[in-house]
Amino acid sequence: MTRVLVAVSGGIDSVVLLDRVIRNGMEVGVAHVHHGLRPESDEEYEFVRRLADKYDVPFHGKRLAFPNGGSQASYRTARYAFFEQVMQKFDYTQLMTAHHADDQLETVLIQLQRNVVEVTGIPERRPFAGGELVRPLLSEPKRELIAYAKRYGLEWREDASNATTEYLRNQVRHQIVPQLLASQPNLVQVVSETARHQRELWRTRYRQMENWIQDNVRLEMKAFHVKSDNLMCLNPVERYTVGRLLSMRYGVEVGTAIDRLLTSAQGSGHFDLEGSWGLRKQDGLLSLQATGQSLLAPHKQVVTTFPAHVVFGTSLFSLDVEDDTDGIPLEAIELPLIIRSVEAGDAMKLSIGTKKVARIFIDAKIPREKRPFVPLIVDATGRIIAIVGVRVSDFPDKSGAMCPRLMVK
Ligand SMILES: Nc1ncnc2c1ncn2[C@@H]1O[C@H](COP(=O)(O)OP(=O)(O)OP(=O)(O)O)[C@@H](O)[C@H]1O
Repeated sequence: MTRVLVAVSGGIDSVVLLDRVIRNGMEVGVAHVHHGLRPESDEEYEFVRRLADKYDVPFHGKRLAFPNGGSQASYRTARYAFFEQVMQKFDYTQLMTAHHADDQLETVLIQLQRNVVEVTGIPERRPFAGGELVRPLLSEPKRELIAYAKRYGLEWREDASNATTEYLRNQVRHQIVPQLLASQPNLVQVVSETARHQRELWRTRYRQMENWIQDNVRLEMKAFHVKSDNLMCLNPVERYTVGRLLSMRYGVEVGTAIDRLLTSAQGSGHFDLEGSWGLRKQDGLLSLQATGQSLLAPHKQVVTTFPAHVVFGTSLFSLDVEDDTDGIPLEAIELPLIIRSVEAGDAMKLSIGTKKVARIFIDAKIPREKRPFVPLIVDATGRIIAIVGVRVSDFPDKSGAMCPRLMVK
């Protein structure tokens, strides 16, 4: 059952919203925050409380007080914190706010002015307090809300948001928007539609890029590895989207670093990111890593079925079982197989005895920095079966008889 908490400031927008949802027969409560910033705040508080009484719905009010006078942002944060508390305490599933199409136009203009990449305006819904924050009036121009209020004889208070102290929004609202509307009266609807399309477009892009990440990026606890030429196949918008998804996943702002590294002609490079993170391009691989540490090795993988196509760092190989006279006899190994990097103390059984993997690397002249990226195939008993592309363990079976064998290609 949907239980809606309507955020009512007392302005015309939220008064219309409240009336609308109550007429729609929804289960409703009213939340109002007394900012104490203006002399009228007391009267507004009383007005909203009486409004809730009139509709016979619960009222949740809160008086905010910042002793040293809070910023616009601190009032906003406190307001949403209160809405969250009320939702959780009284089991509301949706918070509704009365943002409308004129707010949307202002937001889009502000995003353009701030050079934001995703010019998508205000979203109509987003997860909030274990439920959702919904803005049902987002595609309705303010004049339609005024017409509604007059039609139903609603009463309201002058909207505090009209006197916003945010410099840029004030400028957009009082100077830029009136000028734009003078030459294109239906701009509010047009931009609201465009923003809606942009939101859909970006949603689709993020979905597509999630799939791309699953196929191309090795993810670890706190790192990702991706072949840089795979990334180069994407267009700049797709690369930006991958960067945003990774930023969200790891809580590290990757920003434009991916693009800058990939578009540089140099084969290797490094960018310091916020905190102690860095983005590195090296050996055709792009990696996110804690700065000061060596390139992180690709993560372990488990192979249980064949054929298996394995992407390990920059290596691509497949494992298959075939009836053959060559290859590793399947009966001599225990499944599943683990594909991993070299670890301290690793040794491999050879016909001449056991040999350290580190020694095998040295003999094969594999450079130190490349060693963590060479895949080792280890069976369930811990035996190292193969160092892919370097060496295969020797097994007692020398019969050369036809039997199921593991082939590494
Ligand atoms: N004091 C308040 N008490 C309850 N709800 C409020 C209050 N102020 C604003 N709201 C809700 O938020 C909506 C948007 O208001 P306003 O445009 O003033 O906020 P904003 O700070 O610009 O936007 P945002 O909430 O996205 O930051 C209102 O229509 C109303 O639903």
